[in-house]
Amino acid sequence: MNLTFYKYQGTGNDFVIIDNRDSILSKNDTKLFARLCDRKFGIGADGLMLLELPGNEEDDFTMVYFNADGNESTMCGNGGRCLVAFAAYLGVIKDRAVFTAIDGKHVAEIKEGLVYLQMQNVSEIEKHDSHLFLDTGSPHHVTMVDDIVNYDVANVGRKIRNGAPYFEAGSNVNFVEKQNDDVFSVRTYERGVEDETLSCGTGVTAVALSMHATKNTNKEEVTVKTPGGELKVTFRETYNGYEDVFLIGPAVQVFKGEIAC
Ligand SMILES: N[C@H](CCC[C@H](N)C(=O)O)C(=O)O
Repeated sequence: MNLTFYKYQGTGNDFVIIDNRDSILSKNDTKLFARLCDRKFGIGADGLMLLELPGNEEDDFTMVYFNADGNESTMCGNGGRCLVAFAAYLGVIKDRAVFTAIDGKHVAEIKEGLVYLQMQNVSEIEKHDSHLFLDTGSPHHVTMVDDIVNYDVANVGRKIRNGAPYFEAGSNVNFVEKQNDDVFSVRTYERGVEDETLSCGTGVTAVALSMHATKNTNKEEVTVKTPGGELKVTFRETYNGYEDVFLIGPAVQVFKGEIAC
C-alpha cells in the first residue's frame, strides 16, 4: 500500500507524522515505524507520530508518539508542537488545540508563527551532587558542563543513559551551559534515538525548570539555545513545584510524501 506521510521539524528535532484518524496503521507496527524513521532505508526521523481521533468530547485529537527505534514512548515536546501545527494544516483546529498524549491532557496555541504547548506540571525535582532528575512528560537527567560546544555528548550521554540508576528503561541526558541569567545552551542525548538530537522539547523544559530550582536563574521565562534552534520556556513556581509550564517555538512542515509499505 502507498502511505501518505508528512515530515515536520521543531528546532531540528524531526518527525514523520501520519494522519491515522481512519486507523489505517496499527499502533503495534514497531518494525514499520522503525523503518520509516531509518535515515538510510526509510524517510528518516528522530520519531514518528500518529494523529488519532479524540477519545472524548473535549479533545480535538489524540497524539501517539514512537521513538526512532519504533517503540511507543513517553511525551515528546517538540513532537507535540509539530502535531499541533499539523492539525492546523489539516483544518482539524484553527489556532488552539486540546489533545491527549501518553502523559495526559495538553492545551496549545499557535501565535505569531510559534506554537505554545502547555507541558504537565512538575512537582518533583531530584537534586543530586552532579545532576538533577525530573520528569517533564519524559525522564530527564540534567547536568551542567563547561565548553558545551566541544562536549562529548554522544559518548558521555550514552554511558549515563545506560548506567545506574537508569539501565534498560533509560533516561534522556541533557548537558547545559549557562550563558546569562535567563539564557542557557543545551545539548541532549535522546533515549530511543540513542544519539544526540538537535533539540529535545521535554529536555529543554527540564533544563529551564532545573536552572530555576537551583537558582541559576530567578526568571520565570527562560531562553534555551539548542543546536537546532531557540526555544522559550515559561512557568510559574508554586508551593507545589512548577505549573503553567509552556514550551514555545517554531514547528515547520518540511515536505509531504508517499512511501510504499
Ligand atoms: N526520546 C524521548 C521522547 C521524545 C522526547 C523529545 N523528542 C522531545 O521533544 O521531548 C524519550 O523516549 O523519553
